[in-house]
Amino acid sequence: MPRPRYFVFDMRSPVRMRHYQDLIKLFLIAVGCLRQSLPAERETLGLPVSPGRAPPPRAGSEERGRLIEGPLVQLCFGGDDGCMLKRITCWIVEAAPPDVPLNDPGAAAPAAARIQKDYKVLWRYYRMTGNVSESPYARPKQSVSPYRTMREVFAANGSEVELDTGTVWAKFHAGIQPYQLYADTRAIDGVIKDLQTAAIVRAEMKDGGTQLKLFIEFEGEGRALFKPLRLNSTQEDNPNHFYFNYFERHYSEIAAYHLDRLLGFHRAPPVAGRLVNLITDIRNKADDNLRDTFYISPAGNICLTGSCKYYCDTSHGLCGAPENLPASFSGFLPEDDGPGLRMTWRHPWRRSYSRTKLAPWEMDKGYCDLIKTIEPYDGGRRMLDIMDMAVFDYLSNNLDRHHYETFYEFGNESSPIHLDQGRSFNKATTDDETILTPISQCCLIRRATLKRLLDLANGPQSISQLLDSSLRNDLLYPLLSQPHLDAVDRRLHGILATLEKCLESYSTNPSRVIIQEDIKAFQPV
Ligand SMILES: Nc1ncnc2c1ncn2[C@@H]1O[C@H](COP(=O)(O)OP(=O)(O)OP(=O)(O)O)[C@@H](O)[C@H]1O
Ligand SMILES: [Mn+2]
Repeated sequence: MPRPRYFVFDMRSPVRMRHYQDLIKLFLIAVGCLRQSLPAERETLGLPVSPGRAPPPRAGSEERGRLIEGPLVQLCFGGDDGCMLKRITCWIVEAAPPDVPLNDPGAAAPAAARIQKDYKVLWRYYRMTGNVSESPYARPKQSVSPYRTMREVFAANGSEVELDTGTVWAKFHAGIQPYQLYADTRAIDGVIKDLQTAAIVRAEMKDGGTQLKLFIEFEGEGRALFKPLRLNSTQEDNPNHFYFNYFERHYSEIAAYHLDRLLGFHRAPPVAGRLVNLITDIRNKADDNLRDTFYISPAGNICLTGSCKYYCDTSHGLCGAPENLPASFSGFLPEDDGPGLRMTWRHPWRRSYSRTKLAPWEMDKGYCDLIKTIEPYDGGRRMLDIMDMAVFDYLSNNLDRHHYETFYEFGNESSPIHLDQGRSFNKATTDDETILTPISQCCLIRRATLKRLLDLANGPQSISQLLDSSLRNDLLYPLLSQPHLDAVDRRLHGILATLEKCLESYSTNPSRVIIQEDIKAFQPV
């Protein structure tokens, strides 16, 4: 059977591309400007947005404003290279009252109005895609895993006994599903409690990776990956460091777990913060290799270096005050040497991890077309999960998504596990648009994800307020500084703006962008 084609156009062909652009250009100008003259109709198109909370100014929004000085039609027919941008503003301009100076970067009110209008446009597309049977993703699924939960995987492998102990850990592991690690947050509250309070009985250095992390065993069944405080959230990484030199941060792992949960992905394992006593919790439970790296600093504090590739020396010593050090504990997934075996995949949009080289996606605008021909990105859910991951990573400014893992037994119709967020929330003041490249190149988003983003953007509380409330449950609260929280609000608007651009490009076929999967949510186990 031939593979379905995703595009009717070959985006890499300059001749067809130009033709296509001209057609779209004319269409959008007509539509954009027509819509301007129909205020009553416009009013009925959008779903309600909450005016109570002003969205934050978005980087670059003032540029948009500047572009629409002068008669719109003239600008769009100007034929210059900037016409594309100007055309996009056709969609935005109607939200701005004519007497408000759009080119004033300090004007918060018009910026808010513009952004709220963005949502209205998105909402309209969202409502138009109620039936997306023509979508390439609507074809019958291949390689569907027969398992609904990890319990069934274990049972099929004759190992159910491991999951029948009734502990919080067994419940967590048994309830893991192909698309999420937990269906109901209550299923992991017990695990969080254990991570916060259970006695540590063993600590050793974990192999692999670049920076120090410890493998921790708790009394009972629990196991966790420990990342220590290196920097707190007010300390930015050295601007001369590349992303691959950034310090792993304990609070980043914790905040990213809460963010993943808030977004409704449920693909990050539970992570909790905890103040450890370096002597009683770690050194006294350490193997020889780890114990040998402990020392007392000149200031009289208990420190360790550990041994690893980056930052495991006395100039980067991990020191308690005098013995206590905050750290993150990521609750372990089932053992990966049995039914919990995981596959590791190279992320298609991974960075080059080089000072000089560009990654393929940075050189080829049609890179997504190529990826769409490769399994498992050629159908099914994986590509949409990559878009979800871009949403998650952009909000948290995580540039370090080099690989991802899935459970082998769940097959390709399963979601990536959001593991390793240690380098997220590294900078509060900058947003890295390149993290959104999967979305901007592919112009794809899962409908449920878009709905969640819109709900968060329009809801009575901002995403940052919700994230902050969620983080209050952590023993180390507060974890994120206000600029980091503000950045999440700002970035949410950045994602919606990127999606709106996509929708403009596919304005005649929004269901090419917003993909509805007909997957029934599993019941909590
Ligand atoms: N909660 C968890 N349960 C099971 N395994 C885990 C968990 N967290 C991390 N791991 C495993 O440990 C590995 C290393 O963890 P992590 O990626 O966070 O460390 P890292 O030092 O940042 O690695 P790298 O330097 O390669 O990015 C992961 O790839 C994963 O296989
Ligand atoms: Mn890492």
